[in-house]
Parts: sequence; C-alpha cells; structure tokens
Amino acid sequence: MTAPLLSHAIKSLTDKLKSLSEQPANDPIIQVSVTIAAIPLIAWLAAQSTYPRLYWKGRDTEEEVAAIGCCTDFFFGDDVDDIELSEKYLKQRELTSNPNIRYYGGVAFDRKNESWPEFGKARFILPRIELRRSATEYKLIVNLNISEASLEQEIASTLAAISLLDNPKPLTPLKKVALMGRNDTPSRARWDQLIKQVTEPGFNEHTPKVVLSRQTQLEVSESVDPWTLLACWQGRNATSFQFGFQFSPEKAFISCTPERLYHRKQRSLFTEALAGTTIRGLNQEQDKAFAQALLDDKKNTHENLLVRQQIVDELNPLSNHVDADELPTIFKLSHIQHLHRSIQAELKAQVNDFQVIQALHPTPAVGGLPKKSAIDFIRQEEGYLRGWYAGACGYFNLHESEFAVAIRSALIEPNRINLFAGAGIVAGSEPDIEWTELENKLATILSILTEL
Ligand SMILES: C=C(O[C@@H]1C=C(C(=O)O)C=C[C@H]1O)C(=O)O
Ligand SMILES: [Mg+2]
Repeated sequence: MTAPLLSHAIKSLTDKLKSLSEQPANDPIIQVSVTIAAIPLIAWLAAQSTYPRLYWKGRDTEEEVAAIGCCTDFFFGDDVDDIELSEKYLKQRELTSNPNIRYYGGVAFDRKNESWPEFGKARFILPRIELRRSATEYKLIVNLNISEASLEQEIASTLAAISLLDNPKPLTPLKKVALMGRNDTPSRARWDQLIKQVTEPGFNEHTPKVVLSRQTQLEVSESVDPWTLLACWQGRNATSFQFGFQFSPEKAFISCTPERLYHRKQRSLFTEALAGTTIRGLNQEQDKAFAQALLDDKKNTHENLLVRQQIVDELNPLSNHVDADELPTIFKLSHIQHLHRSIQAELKAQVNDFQVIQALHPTPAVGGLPKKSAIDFIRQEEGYLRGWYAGACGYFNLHESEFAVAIRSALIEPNRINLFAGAGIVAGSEPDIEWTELENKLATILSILTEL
C-alpha cells in the first residue's frame, strides 16, 4: 500500500485527534501519528510560517526530523541554574513512558554566562507538529500535553496548528551574497595577544588547553534563508550532524558539525574526542600525506589526547566501564580533516541525560582544560558572547538521546550572518597557524555563501 499524500494524511490525523476524547489517556503526553508519502523535510520546513521551526539530522543515522510549533517549551533564561534545569528535566521525563516522545533543543556553551536572548542557557521544545523520516518511512506526528491544559483545549490547539500547515515548495537555489562588510571578534591583533597569553609557560602549566574562538560577522545586502543555506551545507558535509533552531523570524541558528557530544541507547553511551586539524589535499596522494602529517604532529596529537583523557575521567564515575581508542584515526570533511578517537561507556543504572551533559559539556574540544580555568579565560578575554555556538544541541527521550557539539555553526539575522570558528590552543600553538585554522574551518560555509 502506498502512503497517503499529505492532504489525505492530514485528514486521517484530524480524525484520529477528534476520536481521542473518546478514549481515556494513559499518559499526560499523547502522541498521534500517520504515515505519509515521501516529502523533502527542509523544503517543507522552509514553507511553514509557524515558529519555532527546527530541524535535526543525526550523523550516523537514517533519521531526520523537521518540526514546528510548541506543545511544551522549556526556556531557561539567564537566572537559571543547573539544579533547576535538572529538576525540570526529571519532572518532564516522568510525564511519559512513550519512547517516541522527544524533546529537541540545546544548551549554551557557558551555562554561567549570559546567552542569546531567545535561545537562553537552555531551551527544549516538545514540538506541536513533527515530520520524521526513518530511512524510507515518513510520518506526520502531533504531540499533546494534558498536564497543564484540558484534552479538549489541546485537541483544539493541535487542530488549529494543523490548519496552518503549508505545502512544501521546492527550495530556490541560494544566490551568492554581496558582502558589504566583515568584522572579526577577536580581531587579528587581539588574537595574537590571546595566543601569547595562553601559550605562556606560567599559564600553560596550570591550563594546558584553551579553545579560543572567533565570531565573524558578515554584513550582506540581502537576507539569506537559513533553511536553504542549511540544505546546501548538508550537501557538502553529509557525514556531519545537521540541525537548525529558529524561535522567531529574525534569528536562526544552524550547524553542520562533525562532532558528537554523545549518543545514548539505553545505558550504552557513544562519544568521541575530535580535535586536531589539517586541510584536505588536492589529490588523493596529497590528502594522504596531510593525514599522515596530522597523525605524526606533536601539537595536534596533544590537542586530541587531552580531550580523550578528560572525557574518560568525567565518564568514569558515571559508568560501569569506559573504553577509549588508544590511537587516533582520521575524520575527513569537505575542506578539512581531524583527529578522532571513539569512546564508549556503559552508564550506571539511574544516570540520566542531564548528568551526562553536565559531566561532559563543554569538553576540552571546545572549552579547554581544566574546564573551569579555560572557561573563565574565555568568558573574560574572548570579547563576544558565544551563546549556543559550541553548545550542545540535540534531543532526549527515554531510551535514546543524541547531542552534537554546535561548532561549524552560524547565527542568521536579517542582513547579517554570524559565523563561528575555534581552535584548540596548547603549548606550541602559533598565532598565524591557528588563525589560518579558523579560516579553514569556515571554508565550506564561505564557499557556499560567496564567490570565493
Ligand atoms: C572549536 C572548533 O573545533 C574544535 C577544534 C579543533 C582543533 O583545534 O583542531 C578541531 C575540532 C573541534 O574540536 C570549531 O570548529 O569551532
Ligand atoms: Mg587545532
């Protein structure tokens, strides 16, 4: 049997929703779904006019999700602490035993500092409407939460959200942007000073790694559609996570990141150390030579080893056992290659996602070592607010959760694109080389946006 087209699917979803009032609900959170015919998710999302809009595609899975609207919105502003976050998380988890209910969102890089206003220190959404693809199966899903509203109210709100759905339109090709200006924070001169400070033996002795980053603001003559840009980016780095969160028309955060924070399946946890960078070669032979030089390089292998060490140390108290690759391998992207080590653990019973995030995030791949001293340095010296850049984005649910590290990311605003890139500064780091590494990390997105 072929899956019904969207309009038929919407009709049967509406019927299912209307009949909900005849059955008693087991859980306060109710999910209703129908199978639909194949549909391009990002094009569907770009055509919708409801906010928030979000998209998530895991790195090694055949699953992707586009979602709009809120059934429940957990927003944690500047005055929220980790204890409050964790309590809310646990309470919410108790509301459902359905493993298909997912909360999508993110946690800022620095939970003790100010963040971007609508994104907050953390924000998680149980969407009103989701479109999920699992391999070749597509589903239209709605979520209802009757813990705070009546079933009748929730059915009415969901039907109203469904009535606002728009049909997908093919994405129009992205036009190259006309660059009106570029502004880097920290500036090139300031970068040199910062690298000097961090590599100075007196500092390096107590803080062996700080991941310094830069915000590059591009002023553009025409606004760029974040979803079209994400779709193009996805085409260039298919082996990365791809995601985006847009809580209002004015701001969208998108990312095409290679880096996993963790993937949990029941109590099995998969994480990694991804750090150490070089460029791709122009041909296979040169590419291999760059990879080998990266594997042999002292500074880069040290950058990676510190991440491996810290992740293992953080996971040990939460786990029955932790296994980590002894030797790094190469992870290739369209313009750069990284050193990579896989790490696996079996979590102790009762360890929850929030504890895992608290322990791991931010890892020394984006923060530094020791965590506190590196983050303090970043907070005081970097000169801009990281917000969700280098934060943790993904989803959690009962049996499975997955979070990516939000690097290779951009905050899209009207007539402005903010790009972010960081580099691990350790003993032996040189300002010129690390600055060039930042440029290399932006090469893919810049090649999509500009004529470069
Ligand atoms: C911080 C970023 O990347 C991190 C830094 C790397 C490095 O310095 O070699 C490599 C991968 C990431 O761990 C970024 O891309 O913004
Ligand atoms: Mg590096």
